[in-house]
Amino acid sequence: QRGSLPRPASQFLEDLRINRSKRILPQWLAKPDVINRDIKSNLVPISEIQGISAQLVKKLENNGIQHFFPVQAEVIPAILESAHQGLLIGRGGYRPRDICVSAPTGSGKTLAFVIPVLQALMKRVVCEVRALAVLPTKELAQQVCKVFTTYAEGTTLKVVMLAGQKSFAAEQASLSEMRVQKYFHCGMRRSLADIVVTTPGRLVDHINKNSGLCLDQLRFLIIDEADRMIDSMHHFWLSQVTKSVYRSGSGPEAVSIFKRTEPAFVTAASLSPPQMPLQKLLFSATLTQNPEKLQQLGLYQPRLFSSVHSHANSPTCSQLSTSEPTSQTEDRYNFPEGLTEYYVHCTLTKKPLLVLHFVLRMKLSPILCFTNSREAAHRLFLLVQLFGGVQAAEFSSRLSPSERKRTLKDFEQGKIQLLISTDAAARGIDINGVKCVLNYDAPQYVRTYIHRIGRTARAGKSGLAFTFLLAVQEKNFLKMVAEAGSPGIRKHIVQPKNLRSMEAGYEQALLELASVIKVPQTWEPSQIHVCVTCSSRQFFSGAYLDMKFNSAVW
Ligand SMILES: Nc1ncnc2c1ncn2[C@@H]1O[C@H](COP(=O)(O)OP(=O)(O)OP(=O)(O)O)[C@@H](O)[C@H]1O
Repeated sequence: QRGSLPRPASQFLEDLRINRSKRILPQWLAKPDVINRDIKSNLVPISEIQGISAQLVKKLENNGIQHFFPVQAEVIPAILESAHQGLLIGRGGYRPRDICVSAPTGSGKTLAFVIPVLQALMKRVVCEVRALAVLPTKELAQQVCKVFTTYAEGTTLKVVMLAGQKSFAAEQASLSEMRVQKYFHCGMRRSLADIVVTTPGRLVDHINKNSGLCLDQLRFLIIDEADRMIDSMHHFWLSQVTKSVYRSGSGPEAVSIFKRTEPAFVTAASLSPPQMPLQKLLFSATLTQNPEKLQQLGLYQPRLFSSVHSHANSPTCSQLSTSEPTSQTEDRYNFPEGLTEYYVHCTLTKKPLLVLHFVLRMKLSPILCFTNSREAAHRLFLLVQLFGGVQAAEFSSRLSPSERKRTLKDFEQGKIQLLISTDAAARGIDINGVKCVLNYDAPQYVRTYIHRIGRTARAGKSGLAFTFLLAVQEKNFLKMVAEAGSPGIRKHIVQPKNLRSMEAGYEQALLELASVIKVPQTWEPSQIHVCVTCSSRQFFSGAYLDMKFNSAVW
């Protein structure tokens, strides 16, 4: 104001703090349909869910499924209801709402979309691609394709995977074939796929190279691990899919019942004639609540199904200063009910010894152990092998896809006690019977943490997760986990005396490793320790190996 003195900077900042805007969520995000996190006490007998054919019920029973998990009991009826009037229009002529599902890792999200999609497509007459499931990695596409194939067996529905497992030409041949029309002397394309399971890169390849993937009749677009698909640069694939689906809206068939236009406001004109809808189904254990991010997916009147958050503070969390403002913008997530989280205070050089302790002393195998780089995974694997007495394997992009597949199978069959992995196995991978997850390197992002620890305590079972924390990491990590809605992470203390008997063997293994990975002979044992336990990529990129090691840097 004219004439008044300028406000001091501190006063200005104080005003800003007071006036900080609060996040207000749209109704659909703020008031979701609640899914119970506790699987075991909320099982729903299969027979209680209406609209599932006897054939699918039998398949479920043959696969040992007598009850639906809470997420399935909520989401299956909702999807079935949206296809209640057939595939061409939604209930009452309205376009069905898109569905977002945010439920903990291992809560059974896959069957929550596989069953209703199969059920809705079962009565189709002509084979056309009507469901497209997009997953971030080849391994996840394989896993979901397997579930679709299992339950589609015995129906006329055909499931095809496009994830680069076969050559492009072979994938193309599995999508469609040309049929010669005898009387018209011409060829007609015939689809060989009802359900396509794919990864973003391969999908775009098929769309761009016009390989015979026709999305004109697409009814369900399933986006699994949806948060990752939004975050990564991959989402350019979505505009390509949308373009392929709605391209018929501009052609001469635009007046037909098959006319498709992108959803906008509902008006009398938009409902006439009724359109074949495209319904998006999003699934994730860490779905963002950020409306701007979700907006990128062009959702139509979305409906959210989400688990209840537990906000109870653990003893550790309560140690954090309560005066610190909690983040207004961070998302809170769901943690599996049967999971117990611990952190272990450690030093860099003790980390490999702790891993050996968890396998050999605490006998928690099968253990899935995560590092932050493939170099770190490889070094730790070599070290454990040199130490001996542990059946270990590594899992990272160092391995070919077929090696990775075999490794996961061996791990699942109990042939491997300790699987040392990068984040390649952090998301979505369903490995039966993992008792314990070790975060050898603390993850940088809370979502990575949730997905990693979610490889145990799946399907209502219990599981343990331990995160190794250096002193400098402790405060920030615990704050991050508490803010994400963890029900509580406890401190686990490993007494030094419990490690002592393994120390001599460990030192010996370290020396042997130094010769395997060719560290300079002038290095001290402590330097080798750090070199083996540190996760820095550059450190092992060769250039550093020739340099004189400067311990002060580390
Ligand atoms: N109703 C059920 N009864 C028994 N087991 C089930 C049932 N539903 C799913 N499962 C099993 O639970 C495990 C976890 O399911 P799924 O992989 O679908 O979890 P998810 O929620 O997708 O996990 P993530 O978020 O980690 O991908 C699988 O092994 C699956 O076979």
